[in-house]
Amino acid sequence: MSRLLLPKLFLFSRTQVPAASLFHNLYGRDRRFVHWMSDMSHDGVRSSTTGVSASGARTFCSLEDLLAKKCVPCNSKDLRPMTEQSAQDLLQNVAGWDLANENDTLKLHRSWRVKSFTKGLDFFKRVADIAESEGHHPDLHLVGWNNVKIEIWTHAIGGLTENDFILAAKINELQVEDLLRKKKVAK
Ligand SMILES: C[C@H](O)[C@H](O)[C@H]1CNC2=NC(N)=NC(=O)C2=N1
Repeated sequence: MSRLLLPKLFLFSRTQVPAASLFHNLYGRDRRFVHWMSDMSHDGVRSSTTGVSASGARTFCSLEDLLAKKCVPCNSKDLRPMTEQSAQDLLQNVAGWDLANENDTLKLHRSWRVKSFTKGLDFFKRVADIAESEGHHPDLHLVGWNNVKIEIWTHAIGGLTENDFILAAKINELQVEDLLRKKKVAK
């Protein structure tokens, strides 16, 4: 290699290292963040992996999509609560959950009847493990010793985001039959 070329190669490699590491940060390690920012529609629904629309008008997101997704941190200033229409659309994917409107704040609600008070606490522990791994947390209520009630909404923005549906879908996947009170069969 010629003596003239060597210093140029050295310079080239020194300038390329920071550029390569920046690229890695944006598109490698932090790819989820970049993807989320570009993916978030105006009403808090990330476009589905199979579907259309990042426009906020309508998003098709199946149960499989919700289960495959992970909750994202809800500290972006751009994050807005989803519309009631989007919430109604996504609600179809989370069996057993209802939409509630409390003082213009949309929330998801679901209740279960458990066998005992301590089984209620076991129920919460199973939910808590999912919540911790998702970094998104429901409001847990154990009412009248055996009624487990769960509310999910995004506190940071005062309404619903896709995170809430991801969490509801994952709670629905929990095995909790052993904790639930069996319905009496009418004779
Ligand atoms: C930064 C992080 O996203 C927030 O602290 C999370 C934690 N878990 C949360 N859970 C819920 N349900 N709403 C929130 O706004 C929320 N904020």
